[in-house]
Parts: sequence; structure tokens; C-alpha cells
Amino acid sequence: MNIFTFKQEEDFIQTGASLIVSLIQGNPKAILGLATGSSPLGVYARLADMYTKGLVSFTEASSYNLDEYVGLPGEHPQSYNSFMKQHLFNHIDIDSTRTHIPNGHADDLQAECQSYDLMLEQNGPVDLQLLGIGSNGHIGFNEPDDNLSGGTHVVDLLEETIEANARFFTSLDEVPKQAITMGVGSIMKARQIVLLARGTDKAEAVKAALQGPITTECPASLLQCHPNVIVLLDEEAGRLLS
Ligand SMILES: N[C@@H]1[C@@H](O)[C@H](O)[C@@H](COP(=O)(O)O)O[C@@H]1O
Repeated sequence: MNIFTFKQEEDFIQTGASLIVSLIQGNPKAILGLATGSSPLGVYARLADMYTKGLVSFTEASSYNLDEYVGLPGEHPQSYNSFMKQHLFNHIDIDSTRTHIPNGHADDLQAECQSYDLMLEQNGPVDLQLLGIGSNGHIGFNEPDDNLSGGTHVVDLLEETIEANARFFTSLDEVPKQAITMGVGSIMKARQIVLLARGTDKAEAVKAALQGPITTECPASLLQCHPNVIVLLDEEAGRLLS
């Protein structure tokens, strides 16, 4: 595991974006695993900027997102589908038929999970999986639990996650209580994982994930078993690391 802690936000962003751009330049057909949340926002803005400047093209690349809320139509402003369009897809030349996000509004959620896994299996593995981390150590929406699921599944969100994500909704009641998420097994199949974390709220989760025991109580700790993980942190998120 390679851990980098940055003093300057600019370096954090540029390093994350450069990892993706180098991958695409070397392999234009690369498969990206994408994440939502505030952590990758700067990286997405930089990718859009580099595309605008003609430094990279995503026409042959494809993407798979980690997760989506259950019950929100894709057009809902807080759906992860809308998030990805707003922050990345509308600003680069990726082909919309090659971007994939679980459909949290599907009539049959189990069938949706199975078909997402099938697509990942047939087209994968993901070359580079971007990840954020929840302050409880979740990755995607794989919440701390006695057991974790390998494949894509429907998850009941923990109260702390609902509260953490309430900042994006007008009230706590509006936050969906369930999500579809890729499982830890699917995440761990990526050739390379790039974990991004910023801010003091993430410091304990980062410490537990990178230097604590490997336990389902901190799903991100499973990343210690992956052979190719790069961790990009700001000083606040890395402040408890020894
Ligand atoms: N499902 C997403 C996660 O994939 C993300 O990692 C997490 C952290 O978000 P942020 O980067 O805003 O702290 O938020 C949500 O719960």
C-alpha cells in the first residue's frame, strides 16, 4: 500500500487526476471504477479541465460506479446518476452507453444487482477503482457489519450514514434508507485501487482502515489485502497515522 499525504489540495487533486489520465493515455479502453461523495470532486473537475485542454480523451473508456440510492429516479438531483453527470460525464467525452451506475429505481432490485455483477464479470476487471471512505469506514455503501457481501447487493444504510448524507438533502427524512452497492468482493477485483480521503472527520476511519486490524467492522480495512492500493490523503485525514 502506498500512502501519500499532501499539504496542498492542489497536489492531492493533481496526483489523483494524473493517475487516471496516465492510465487512459496508456490504455484508451481502460475501465474506470468511479465513486461519488465530496472526496473525488476536485479530481473530477481536473479531469474535465484536462479534457477541455485536449490533454486526454475518454471516448473509448468505460466506467462503473460503486453505488446508487434505492428509490430515487435517475433524474433526481441527489441521485448518484445526476451527481456523475453534473460533476464529470457532462464535461468529458465519455460515451454515455459506456457509463454504468446501478439503477436504484429498478422494479426488481435483486435482478438489477445480478445484471450489474454480470456486466462487471463480462467486461471487467476494473483497471482503476476510485474510492472514498465513510467516517465509519464504509467503502461504496458497504457498511460495518458482522458479515460483508462479495457482490452487488441492496443494503440498509446505517443511521450515521443517513445523517452524514443528509447535508445533500433538504431534510433527514428525504435521505433514502437503502442503496445498491458493489460488494467488497467486486471492489477488491479491481487491478488498482485509489482511495481518497480528506478532512479531520475521516482521520479515525483512515487510521482504522490502514493500520488497524482487518475486520468487517471497518470494511475499508480489507484494502490491506489488496496488492495495489494507492492512498491519497490531506494532512487532516492522515493526522492519526503513525
Ligand atoms: N456512498 C458514498 C461513498 O462511496 C463515499 O465514499 C462516502 C464518503 O463521502 P465523502 O467523500 O463526501 O466524504 O459517501 C457516500 O457514503
